[in-house]
Amino acid sequence: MHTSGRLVVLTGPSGVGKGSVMAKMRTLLSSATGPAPHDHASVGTIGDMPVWLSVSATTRRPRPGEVHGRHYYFLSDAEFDALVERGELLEWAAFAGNRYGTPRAPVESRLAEGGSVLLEIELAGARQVKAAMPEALMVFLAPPSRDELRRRLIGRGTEDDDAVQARLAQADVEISAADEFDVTIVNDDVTQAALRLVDLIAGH
Ligand SMILES: Nc1nc2c(ncn2[C@@H]2O[C@H](COP(=O)(O)OP(=O)(O)O)[C@@H](O)[C@H]2O)c(=O)[nH]1
Ligand SMILES: Nc1ncnc2c1ncn2[C@@H]1O[C@H](COP(=O)(O)OP(=O)(O)O)[C@@H](O)[C@H]1O
Repeated sequence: MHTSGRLVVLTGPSGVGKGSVMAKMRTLLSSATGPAPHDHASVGTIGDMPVWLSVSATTRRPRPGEVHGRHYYFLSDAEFDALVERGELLEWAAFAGNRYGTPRAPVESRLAEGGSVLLEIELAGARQVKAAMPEALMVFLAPPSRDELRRRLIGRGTEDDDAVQARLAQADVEISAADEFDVTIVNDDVTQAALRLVDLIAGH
């Protein structure tokens, strides 16, 4: 059994299905052991190893249904500045007009306890993590095609046209950087992609 956890970075263009794969992983990993512990960032367990999903800070406004402290910590610009100045972010980056960053302390303490931690972050942040923690496993989630990515992004219906365009432009940049990652998973089927990710975290 794998007893010591690892840091896993999951990057992929907006709309590829990162959130959907995370949600599926949560179902797969908590069904084996009953409901996940009452903690917003718990994904479940693999054997006896807890798996955590880092909750990022962002200056983006919440979408309907998004909950502060669960999906993101939704911060003002000044609050985000303060985190940056105090060195409390492991990495941060601007994306499509907003800033996003990973609070450092929870990641460090959960890794120290032997858990695995997943960061679902964009390319610039992924590069910062790789530089700071070269042992991190870098995973790229790729769409079956650019057309399918566009369909998913528009189909989700959460962004206006300008935001969709900004995300698609950034998608091209991210997809061309896929070979910087240790593994690429093509998100054809959400369950298959989630199972592959579980295998990777388990060290297979
Ligand atoms: N660098 C960095 N990127 C993040 C972080 N949290 C989220 N992101 C990325 O920011 C981008 C935009 O996220 P979001 O606004 O939720 O849009 P969505 O990916 O289209 O659902 C995505 O690529 C996320 O992976 C973070 O803490 N740091
Ligand atoms: N494998 C898949 N096949 C078809 N549709 C998918 C798949 N994965 C995700 N989707 C859909 O694509 C849209 C974007 O997925 P989402 O998880 O929000 O992406 P991301 O978190 O990467 O921005 C959602 O409407 C979701 O239901």
